[in-house]
Amino acid sequence: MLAALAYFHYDLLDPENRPFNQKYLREEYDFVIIGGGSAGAVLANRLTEVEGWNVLLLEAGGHETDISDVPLLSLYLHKSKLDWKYRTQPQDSACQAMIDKRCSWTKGKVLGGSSVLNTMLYIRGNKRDFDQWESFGNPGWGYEDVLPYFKKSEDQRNPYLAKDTKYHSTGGYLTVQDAPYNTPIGAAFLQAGEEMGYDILDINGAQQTGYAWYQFTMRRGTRCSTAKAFLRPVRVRQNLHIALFSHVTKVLIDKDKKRAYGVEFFRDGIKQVVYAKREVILAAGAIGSPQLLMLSGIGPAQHLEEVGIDVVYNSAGVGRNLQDHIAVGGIVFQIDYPISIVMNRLVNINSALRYAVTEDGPLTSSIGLEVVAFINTKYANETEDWPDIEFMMTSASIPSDGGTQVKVAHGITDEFYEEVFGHLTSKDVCGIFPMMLRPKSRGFIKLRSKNPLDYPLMYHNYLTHPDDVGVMREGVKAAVAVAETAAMKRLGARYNSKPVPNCKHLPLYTDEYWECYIRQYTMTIYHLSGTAKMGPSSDPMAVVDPELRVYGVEGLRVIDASIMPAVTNGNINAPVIMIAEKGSDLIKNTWKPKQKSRSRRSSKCSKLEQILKIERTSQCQKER
Ligand SMILES: Cc1cc2nc3c(=O)[nH]c(=O)nc-3n(C[C@H](O)[C@H](O)[C@H](O)COP(=O)(O)OP(=O)(O)OC[C@H]3O[C@@H](n4cnc5c(N)ncnc54)[C@H](O)[C@@H]3O)c2cc1C
Repeated sequence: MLAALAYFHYDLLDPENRPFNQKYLREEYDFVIIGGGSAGAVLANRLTEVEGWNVLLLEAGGHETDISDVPLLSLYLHKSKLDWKYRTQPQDSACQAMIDKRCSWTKGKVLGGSSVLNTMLYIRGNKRDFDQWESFGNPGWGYEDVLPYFKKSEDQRNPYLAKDTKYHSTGGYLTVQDAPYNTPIGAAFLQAGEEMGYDILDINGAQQTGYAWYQFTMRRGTRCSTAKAFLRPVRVRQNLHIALFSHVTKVLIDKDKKRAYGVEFFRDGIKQVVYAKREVILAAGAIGSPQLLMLSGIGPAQHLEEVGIDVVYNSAGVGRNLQDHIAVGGIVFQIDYPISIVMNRLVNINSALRYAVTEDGPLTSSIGLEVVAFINTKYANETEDWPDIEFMMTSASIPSDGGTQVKVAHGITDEFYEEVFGHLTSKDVCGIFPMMLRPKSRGFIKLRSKNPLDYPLMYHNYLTHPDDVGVMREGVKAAVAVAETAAMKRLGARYNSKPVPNCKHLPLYTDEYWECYIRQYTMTIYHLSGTAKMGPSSDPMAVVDPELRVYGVEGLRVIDASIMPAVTNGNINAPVIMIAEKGSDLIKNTWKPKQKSRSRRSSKCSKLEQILKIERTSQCQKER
């Protein structure tokens, strides 16, 4: 019978199939999660491990696509229907080479959120980041506390790294693997690192400073978004409802009791309301979560009054403390050999077949990202192993796609592109994006109006703190110097020294030139965070407490990138997943005494899951 079932309902049995979009919703759930992104998908999985808890996940976007699965094509997703297509307000301090001087803040509007559009780099950050969070007055968030949550998600596919059980684990929902495809340029970058005296190491292990091959949240060469990792395996859980194309407009709060009791949202053009018995959880990301808090009356009172919103709780920090990682775009090196990722050479029927049949080849390259380096500029304390620059080292760069996708994704003007990169279009190049790790500048968002469908006003404030200018300038100089190593010279690497418009009046390679340059091609790495920061009650700017409960209103938490008090030292997807893993346990600890849990190691899979073997096999087998 099972064989027949499998045959006729393969889509139901396939644990890698997409989750169901629930048509009819209940009136009330135990928990309502807003946003099915990196954090929301984890929360939905973990909370429905508890038998008897009903969970609704509301997501404004729809499903992933075949294109979003292909690592090499991720730039096609920017400005597509999977992207919110946010743009910052024009400011003089950065993004001067972009159309209207506005930076493009790509953000996922799809189940899986930004983990469907990102470049899948798996970086946990530095031990000191989390110890610092704890030192700000957040007990339970030190490195030793959060390491188990990184490991809980992880399914490490590199057998050598997996052996290091202090830092890695296997069997988690999130597949982490090495790139199936690298070019000889990656090896040259590593040799350059060695030549300059850096260690080659596991940058997610004991030491961060050094060089390494990147690892990716990929599964068999395709994207492993959080929707794929955390939602698909549990798609038949009876206590999980996922509602797609559901745009939340407000959290309903009882003003007298100061308690969240439901959520208002638009679905198919119809306004609907759903109630939450226990908690509403905001996981709408660093723009969506503070926006919804403000629309619901939680935020800086004066600002809410300005836009005509009833103040429920005056929380000065909502939308403030905005942090992002920026890099400098356009640090391109021409090389002499046809070994780089040139799109019109490598995207063809052969590479498509190789991708489909052997799960490797150029299409599995995450837009050429191969090697990572964590280095110190003169502003960092070298003895600390808390580097201040990350090099993202690539076997492709802006002109490698014929001047089509990167230019559009970053919003670079045609004139800037033509003048600086036009002569390199579709030529063999490689690149380094030096990314500043601990910015001191802080941006903010505020509401444009009380219309929930209006995008908020976003102010990046990049490079407004003088220390950031120094670190960024030194980072660019260090990146350009990499091309001078013997390892890179063997490839004929030479920096594209075409001066950029607006900085031509300054002598090339001087500090003044670089300080001008970094304000032109300022490149967001899309690590928006900090806009509903976690902190002790004594901190007037803290929006949530160390258990991620919103100050001033009961039954409401924020669990996503917004809660970071300070952005972590690296790419932030893995830390966001960790936050959601830990956040799920905080919720369970609040309510669990009254509930039976079916958490992975301790209890039973549901009957349906067992029959259909839809849960990850290891899990169900272990439990039977
Ligand atoms: C282009 C790009 C490349 C990146 N590359 C990397 C990388 O290589 N490595 C890395 O570590 N990090 C990377 N990041 C960053 C990382 O992916 C994000 O920081 C992380 O995904 C944020 O998780 P989140 O849960 O906070 O928000 P998201 O994943 O953005 O999830 C928020 C979800 O909430 C939904 N939502 C928002 N508002 C509403 C509403 N009103 N109603 C209903 N739903 C709503 C959104 O549609 C979205 O699905 C990248 C990000 C981008 C955009």
